[in-house]
Amino acid sequence: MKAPVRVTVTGAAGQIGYALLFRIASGAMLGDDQPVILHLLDITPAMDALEGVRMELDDCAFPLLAGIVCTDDPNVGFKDADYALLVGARPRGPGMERKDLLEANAAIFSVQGKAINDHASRDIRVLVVGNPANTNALITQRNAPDIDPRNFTAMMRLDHNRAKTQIAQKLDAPVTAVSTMTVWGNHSATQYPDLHHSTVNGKVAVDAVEQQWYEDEFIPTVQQRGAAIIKARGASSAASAANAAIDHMRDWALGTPEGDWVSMGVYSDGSYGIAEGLIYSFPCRCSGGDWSIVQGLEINDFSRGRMQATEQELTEERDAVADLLP
Ligand SMILES: NC(=O)C1=CN([C@@H]2O[C@H](COP(=O)(O)OP(=O)(O)OC[C@H]3O[C@@H](n4cnc5c(N)ncnc54)[C@H](O)[C@@H]3O)[C@@H](O)[C@H]2O)C=CC1
Ligand SMILES: O=C([O-])CC(=O)C(=O)O
Repeated sequence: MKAPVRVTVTGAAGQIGYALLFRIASGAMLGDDQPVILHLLDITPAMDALEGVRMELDDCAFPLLAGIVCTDDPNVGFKDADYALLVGARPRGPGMERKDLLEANAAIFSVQGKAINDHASRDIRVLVVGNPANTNALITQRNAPDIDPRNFTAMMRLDHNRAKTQIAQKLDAPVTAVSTMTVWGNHSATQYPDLHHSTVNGKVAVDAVEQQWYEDEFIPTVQQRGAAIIKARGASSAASAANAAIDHMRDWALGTPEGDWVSMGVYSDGSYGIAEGLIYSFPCRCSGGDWSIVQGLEINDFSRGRMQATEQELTEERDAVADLLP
């Protein structure tokens, strides 16, 4: 049996937390040979609810769960953390865009970035889920200057999974027939789900559908899926978001399947002309606990325009939080 690793989850008393923790403790994220010590961080008024979550985790008698730390102190929450899932943040309600949360949530991530810098493992792998996820990941990264910027990522996997299901259902194919999906840019309504490089049963997806369906149905459906869930459920996606977080971390830690890739919000190195230093979603392959951006995809004018629009939004979000970026 491997030595236990420490996994910090913020917002652990919230709705995504409730759908996430039991799967991490079961081994779904890091494998069924990897014991975990959970560090559960939330705010002081949530400590009673968090204690209830701890009791339920205990009651599962998970063989891989080697310990639980519940705290409202980020310095304790991130102490020696090997993995962190930053979920704790306000969710949006009907009629809001995710960037409307920037003011309410940004400060959380500067505090947590500093705590990560001061207390976490130097190899910590961080996934930011709390919205607006890409810019919150940027704030976290910039407040943790002693840690490699490549260790900070934002969650685009829910968008990636949504795009896979939409094209699979359109072509009456199983999701397992869909490979090499790409969602570019920001986890927002400007994201660009791109069917030019994805295949369904080996056929290029964009060639298998009408251009009008691609532009007028597929792209907006994926872009607006979060809002559609809020309208239907009266609360934002939780179980699907938790599932995407598990998928993201598992692939990052254990590798993407041979011949496939995934969408991850990662530190831009200037690939595809995207401004360096933004946390932008690219197609990524993972191996040996590291990610790399898939290179050499041909980008046509249609795609280029959309990739630049979502980049532009990320630069505006970055500029809006300039005071939190050391
Ligand atoms: N990137 C993505 O694809 C997705 C992101 N989200 C975002 O995830 C976030 C969480 O969503 P839910 O779990 O539904 O919300 P929730 O309101 O149910 O839970 C949030 C939890 O975070 C806690 N929290 C607030 N400030 C904190 C702080 N400073 N430190 C630690 N914990 C803190 C709250 O007390 C609460 O327990 C929201 O911002 C939501 O918009 C949701 C779905 C998908
Ligand atoms: O839409 C929201 O506010 C929650 C979210 O990020 C998603 O479901 O993609």
